[in-house]
Amino acid sequence: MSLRLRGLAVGYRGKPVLTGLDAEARRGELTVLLGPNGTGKSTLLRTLAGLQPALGGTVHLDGTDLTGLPHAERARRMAVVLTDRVSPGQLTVRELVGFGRHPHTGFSGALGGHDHEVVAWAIDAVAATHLAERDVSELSDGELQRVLTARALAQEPGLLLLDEPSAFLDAPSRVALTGLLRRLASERDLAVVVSTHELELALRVADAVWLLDRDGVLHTGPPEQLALDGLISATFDTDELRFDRDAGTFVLRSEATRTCRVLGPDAAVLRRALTRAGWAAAQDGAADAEIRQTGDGYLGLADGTTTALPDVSAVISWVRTRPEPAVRRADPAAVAGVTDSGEGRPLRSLYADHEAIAEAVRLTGQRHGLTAERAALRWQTSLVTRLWSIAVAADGVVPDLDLLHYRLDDDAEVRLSLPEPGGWTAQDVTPLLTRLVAVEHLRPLHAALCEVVPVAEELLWDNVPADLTDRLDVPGPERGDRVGVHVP
Ligand SMILES: Nc1ncnc2c1ncn2[C@@H]1O[C@H](COP(=O)(O)OP(=O)(O)OP(=O)(O)O)[C@@H](O)[C@H]1O
Repeated sequence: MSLRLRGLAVGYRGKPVLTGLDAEARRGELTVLLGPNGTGKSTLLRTLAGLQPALGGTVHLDGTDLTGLPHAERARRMAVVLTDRVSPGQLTVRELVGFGRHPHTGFSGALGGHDHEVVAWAIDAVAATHLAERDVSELSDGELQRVLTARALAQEPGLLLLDEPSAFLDAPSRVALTGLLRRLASERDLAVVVSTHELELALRVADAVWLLDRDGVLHTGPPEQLALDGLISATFDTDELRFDRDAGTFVLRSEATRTCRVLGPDAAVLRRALTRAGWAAAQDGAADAEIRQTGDGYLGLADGTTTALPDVSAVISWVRTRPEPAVRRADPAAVAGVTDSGEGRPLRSLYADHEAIAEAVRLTGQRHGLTAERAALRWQTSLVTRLWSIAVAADGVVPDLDLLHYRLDDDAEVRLSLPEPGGWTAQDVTPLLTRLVAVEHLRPLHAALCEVVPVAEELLWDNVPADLTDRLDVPGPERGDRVGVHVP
């Protein structure tokens, strides 16, 4: 059972606006009529409602040809709610909804017991019972829209047609009205056809879509099918907006030249801010920058530097002010895993923990029978060698050394881990490598060691693995100078 259009032509004074329309709207389903301005949605609905003659073709409701039906008979089978503002005069809501019973009340127009029950049901169905005795002229646009829908329901039609019913409603009322129509369709076994410009909402809730494209061709099907076929994009995309098929929403087009990877639960929301700021969201592979969500905010990673960003405003101004990066975020898949330990604290916090360092050195001395100075050198070698092996594990990629975590085991060995794989890539990673190792780690580590045990900093620098020392020496003449490391 359904509404069926075959070869329908609609228009004005013999001049067609749309021709050759074939479509079906099933009972129990919400069918949404979509199309750009001026394509003929109202003309089609008015023709289906019998308010203007069809120029050709047929319209059948449950097998009966509507075009041949007298007006009163048609009104018993279908109801229509148009956008035109009504001026109902001095009527209560109950009286206005009662008008919907007229196709059923015969000549007198007097409502019987059953009619009053239907009117009460219709008012209740649109959640307007509290408005029943109010003057219609005092209603808000949203309330009036619901009451007009109730009047249409009171007709007890098999087909309900609505032309842009949400045009005057705020966002929550639009959602509520659309939900109501969908529920009515399925609970009352109605065929509901509704035109709207609320594309995203319509595509979410419609059982079926009639889509009028810019050439006046009517496409029909489930919303997902039309989206997959590219018809939503083809009809509605503009220079500024495009339909994102996967998300089912319209998104701003951007002339993005840079890419940013966003990680964490807020990613989808933050990506919108990025698009607005002219960035494209990166999924896999290398990216120009990266934003990560942390327990208390975000981290911005760009150009070899990690910046704490406390809130979304900070993230937005950070992305807006990024210069062209020399160093890019590496493809996470290209970063060698670091899993000495499953958990731990940030490695950089170890350098402030003088007690832990003193204890580690003491244990190392005890285990190997060394003086405090030699124990400090041995412990340092072990840590720095591990750090360096992590740093150079993957060709052309430097892991996030500043985000390493550590655990200090009973044997005084520092076990390292990188909780989330990430790193940097560049044409030449050497400057970054030496900066991250020397500035982020060696310098604070050596300073801390000198504080807690009797060892000369010079000795510590001499004790750094040879291939790291070579890199530190290249290209500067003085070890560490090029990377801002003060060597005593
Ligand atoms: N009374 C009329 N006489 C002649 N042409 C009309 C009349 N009403 C509308 N049209 C024309 O018919 C075409 C379709 O108009 P219609 O109002 O059906 O489009 P629509 O898809 O409902 O537009 P919108 O989304 O802007 O409401 C338009 O070119 C319009 O100018």
